[in-house]
Amino acid sequence: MSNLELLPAVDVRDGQAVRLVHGESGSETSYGDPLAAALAWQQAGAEWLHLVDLDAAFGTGDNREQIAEVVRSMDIRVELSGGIRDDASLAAALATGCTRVNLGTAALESPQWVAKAIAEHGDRIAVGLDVRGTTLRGRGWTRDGGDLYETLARLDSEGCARYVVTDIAKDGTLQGPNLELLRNVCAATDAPVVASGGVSSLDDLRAIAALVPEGVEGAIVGKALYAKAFTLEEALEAVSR
Ligand SMILES: O=C(O)c1ccccc1NCC(=O)[C@H](O)[C@H](O)COP(=O)(O)O
Repeated sequence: MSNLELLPAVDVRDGQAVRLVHGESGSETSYGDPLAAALAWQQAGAEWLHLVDLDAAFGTGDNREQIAEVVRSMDIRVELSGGIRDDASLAAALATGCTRVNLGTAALESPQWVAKAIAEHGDRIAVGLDVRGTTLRGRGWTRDGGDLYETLARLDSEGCARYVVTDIAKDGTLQGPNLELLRNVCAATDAPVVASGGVSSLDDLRAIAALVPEGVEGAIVGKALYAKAFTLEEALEAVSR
């Protein structure tokens, strides 16, 4: 039993569930109603949902009402991401009833505010470490934001409970996860790590599950599920061995 948590992803842009390639704005493939997608993952046995407001992440508006409705409609745990950068957006995100939020840009641009959020909300705050090589990217992954390992050390010293690690070069490409990056991040922190980006097959999930003893706690799966590379039921079965 690997105990790897699986988090099917619903990324919302302009009211639609979409997949991006390398997280790039304009590379969207649309997959319809976000609530229908979320309910389908829940129905298939998901215990978590990874829900992203891409417009809020890119600064092109937000899907706040729709996202709140999705969280309200779920009986499972929700990790909420995208554009959570100040007191108002954090309060709104937490008030949806989600289990935890993912801070990305704020961890790069507003370190003191993030330290305060971690101190106040503990386990309900995760930090998204979205990297190209070992350089972090913020503002919807469009701007450089410092060195991965320096930032990780700072956040660890502030008691960050968990990291969501994405290799942007892999995200949405179905090219497999960056296992070396995951291993390196796990070696640099005692906090649990959620892997994100690039999962293409059940073997990829088994390879991530093999990193549970090193500190990987979960895996986000987006494109592979929407492209029907495997079903969520098959994925849950594959990581439960
Ligand atoms: O999470 C964000 O804030 C974000 C910001 C800008 C672009 C993309 C963003 N997230 C994308 C995801 O979290 C994906 O859903 C996830 O990495 C799954 O990737 P994949 O399995 O490769 O489709």
